[in-house]
Amino acid sequence: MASEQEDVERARVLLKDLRASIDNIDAAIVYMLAERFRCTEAVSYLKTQHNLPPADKVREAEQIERLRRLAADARFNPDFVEKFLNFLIANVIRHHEAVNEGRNDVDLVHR
Ligand SMILES: C=C(O[C@@H]1C=C(C(=O)O)C=C[C@H]1O)C(=O)O
Repeated sequence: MASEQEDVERARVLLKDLRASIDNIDAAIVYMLAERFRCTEAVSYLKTQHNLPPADKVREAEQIERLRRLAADARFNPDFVEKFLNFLIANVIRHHEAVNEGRNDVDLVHR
């Protein structure tokens, strides 16, 4: 039978391993968010140049529906995904509006 001390040692090894994966995943999230905002911030300038409205509710609804489906597929909570997407979209719209008003104070990406 494993001693209490051996159990704790095994848990420490497992924790270290899990944290190494968490570190890799967090790095991927940062790079992916940077790329998403690089695209959406370019969309801001495109929309301003062509007088298009900042928000596109049809596109947003399609995105939410699609990502909720993907979440369910991944056995992940669709409500969490919807909230997270809405957080991203709110920041994108804020940026679209700022560009419309000629401001660059809410830029998240350095050019
Ligand atoms: C980026 C866009 O602008 C807004 C932001 C969206 C998003 O972050 O996914 C989706 C629709 C728009 O309300 C777009 O129209 O594609």
